[in-house]
Amino acid sequence: MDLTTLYLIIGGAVVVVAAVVVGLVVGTRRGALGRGRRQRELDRGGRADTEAGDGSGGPTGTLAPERPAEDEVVEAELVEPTATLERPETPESRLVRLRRRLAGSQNAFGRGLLTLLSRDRLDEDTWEEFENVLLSSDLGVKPTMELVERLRDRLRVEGVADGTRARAVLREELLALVDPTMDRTLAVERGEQPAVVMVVGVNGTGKTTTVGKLARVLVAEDKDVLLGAADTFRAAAADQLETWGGRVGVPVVRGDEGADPASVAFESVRAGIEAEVDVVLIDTAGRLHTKTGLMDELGKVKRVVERQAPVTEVLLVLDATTGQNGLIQARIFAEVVAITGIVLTKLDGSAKGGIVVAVQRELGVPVKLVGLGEGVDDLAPFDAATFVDAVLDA
Ligand SMILES: Nc1nc2c(ncn2[C@@H]2O[C@H](COP(=O)(O)OP(=O)(O)OP(=O)(O)O)[C@@H](O)[C@H]2O)c(=O)[nH]1
Repeated sequence: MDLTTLYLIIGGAVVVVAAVVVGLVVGTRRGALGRGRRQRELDRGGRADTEAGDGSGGPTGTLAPERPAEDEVVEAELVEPTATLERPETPESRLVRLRRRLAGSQNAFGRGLLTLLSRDRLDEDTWEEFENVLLSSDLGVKPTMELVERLRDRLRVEGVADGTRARAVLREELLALVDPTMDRTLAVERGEQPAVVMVVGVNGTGKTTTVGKLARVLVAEDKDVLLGAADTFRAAAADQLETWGGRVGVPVVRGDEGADPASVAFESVRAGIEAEVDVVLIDTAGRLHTKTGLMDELGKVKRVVERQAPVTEVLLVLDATTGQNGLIQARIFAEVVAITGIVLTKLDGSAKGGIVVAVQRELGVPVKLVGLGEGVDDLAPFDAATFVDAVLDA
């Protein structure tokens, strides 16, 4: 054997060994995520061997065909939860508790309306007072006028109401305004690929908290979830999301502070596809709705994500205590991304439940979730009848 042949053999052996080592490292990384899912299936008494879909135990999702060319590609980091420390409250018991809290915060509004309607004489002054109570609840001028007109007509035709009758008529009319026919289901069902939910909104409205709480809701429904920390402006936001990931027992993909949010969102969805999770929840950076550049960037995040999987839900988080300002935010966000649902946070600290109607009218999309406190399980699906009953539960 001459020297050249010997070098060729040694070189070939080095390449083979390197390929095996790289394969093992990648396999271990993917395996770590997959094991989290299998372990949860086992914890729930499910069969781990059926989860791969094709029966092979391997991933069936399509890997990204391309990377985001228009972006600076960052190496996003996948943070696995170390342990599931808490088990989320079940949807049933959460709802009971939240109903009570909602009733507490909206009582003044409902009681005011009922007291006025139950007066012996419903004169012009009383109707004016009635309008003022509605307007101060952030219902908005047009819905207020509509409601007053409907009530005046009905009470004229059906006679002045006693307490019970007034409550029934008011309930019907408020319910019609809140619109029980709107479809409020969250689009979080996995298709060929994971469902992708983007959470957007102005700083401090409660986006990160909502992503964490929603992850808990989904985990309680036995879904596999992955969180993407595309809020790269504040390192603390990614830390906050990582803490939620640890609590709920779901992995988090995060980038460095200042990294391109679109790249982190892209990497999150890619990791979600690889791990075959059901839902990828993407937390985006809070931005001033007045800053055009930042708003444009939000559109880019969505476009880049959609190269791999459709965004099934874009949730706009609005702080219920900000009134008209919230409506202005809603309008501007809706110009940049197609909003599919609204999350109204901090309804616990506000007696202004009318904002539900106002914002739905503004955007033509339903309120899907409401935040009713800072606690980990203080997020509830919005239900029109429950809401109206809570308002009138005086
Ligand atoms: N009372 C109450 N507080 C809430 C609710 N949702 C969120 N918060 C609080 O609002 C504050 C802001 O929440 P974050 O989730 O950090 O808000 P964010 O929109 O992600 O903020 P940025 O990261 O700055 O964009 C926190 O103190 C939350 O605990 C709610 O439904 N009720």
